[in-house]
Amino acid sequence: MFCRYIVRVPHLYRGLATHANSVVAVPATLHLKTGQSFHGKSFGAPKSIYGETVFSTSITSYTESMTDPSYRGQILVFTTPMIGNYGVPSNTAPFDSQDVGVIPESQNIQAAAVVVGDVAEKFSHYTAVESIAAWCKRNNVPGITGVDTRAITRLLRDQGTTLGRLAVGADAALPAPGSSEYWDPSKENLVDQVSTLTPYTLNPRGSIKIAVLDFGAKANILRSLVRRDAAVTVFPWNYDFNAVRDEYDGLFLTNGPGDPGHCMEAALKLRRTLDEWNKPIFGICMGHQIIGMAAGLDAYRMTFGNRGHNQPVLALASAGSIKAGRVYVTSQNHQYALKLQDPFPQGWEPFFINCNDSSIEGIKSTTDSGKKVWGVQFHPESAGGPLDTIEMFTDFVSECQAHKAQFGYTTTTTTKVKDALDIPKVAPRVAVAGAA
Ligand SMILES: NC(=O)CC[C@H](N)C(=O)O
Repeated sequence: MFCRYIVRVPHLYRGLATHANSVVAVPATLHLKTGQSFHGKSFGAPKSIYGETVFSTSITSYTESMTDPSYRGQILVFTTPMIGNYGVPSNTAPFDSQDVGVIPESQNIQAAAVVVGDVAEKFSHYTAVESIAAWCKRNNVPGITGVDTRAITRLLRDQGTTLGRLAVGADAALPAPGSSEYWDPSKENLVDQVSTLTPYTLNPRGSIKIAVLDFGAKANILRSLVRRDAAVTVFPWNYDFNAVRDEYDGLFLTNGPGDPGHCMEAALKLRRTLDEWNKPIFGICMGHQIIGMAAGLDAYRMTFGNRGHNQPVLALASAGSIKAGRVYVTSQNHQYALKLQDPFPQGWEPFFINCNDSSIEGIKSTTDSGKKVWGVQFHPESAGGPLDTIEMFTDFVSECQAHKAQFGYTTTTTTKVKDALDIPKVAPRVAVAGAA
């Protein structure tokens, strides 16, 4: 009777099967460059890796976090004690040019490694096809479980994001590496590793045309534009949008991993766009930092950044669906931020600040500047996070539509972009960097 039941409920059956197949524990050790070591058990790929150790306070959506290209090169510590109980869904959605072809945020796991208090061997969800351990193994990403993630988080909060090494198997018993051996992902241009190589278009028959500069786009950002009937053309991060800008109704700059200082080239190109082009521009996270740098603000590295789905931000100005004086709960993943300066560059004003640490959470062009430009440090598209600010996408698309209705196109240039159907991916192109 019970057997018949589990055969009819495949996700339950899979969970039980995973549990039954549990293997003998392989040791793993997380070393921090600052000298602390944490011993636990390995799950996922049996390999050792270097990375930057960060913590996230998200309670749900480990699949979305782990596939977020902005986590590239990072050893991701979950503060939520139990991770994996709802398993992992299949990652391919039907690719029909109306959607981006993946269910999580990109095709593969982007984090270098994951650190969990208690990884769930049993999982249950109607969309689950495998356990987090099996998924990590298939993606060649190591994990450690059975460590005190609260102690690790308190250390990272006090000393800041710290370089680390996850040592697995025989490596776990070796002494910690010397401090010069740690690999520092922030020294690399990680954006260049995750951005698309060639332009492609989604929803080519959409009612307005939006160009996207891809610094490591999360799938749900592109989906949020397509679902509002935009034709979306995605360009490599360092593409000179000025060469094709007359063909578009709006420009969008995505999230992306690492130090925005590596993308100064994009900020300089954008400065020209801001000087010479008056259509709406919207940027998220890395995109917001690029807009800020183009406007003349500096970016700095925060102590431990903001990562999680419970970051409160206060709106300082009203625009579209956003009302000054309201607090919105947001999803975030960043280590860098724009510096608050007084006065702000002419034509710009702060849009949001973080209620916990007063860091800048958004900037916008002033009403009298004649421009419609916004950047937000948080993620309004929030797959896996709160939907408080999702209507910012509607605001942006509506502004593009209004601009098109008023001014139409002034096409003076042409470009050939590949149709989306030829490029079924929003994908990273190389294996996770920093593998030992
Ligand atoms: N999610 C992002 O776009 C992150 C932006 C930038 N890489 C940072 O860490 O601050």
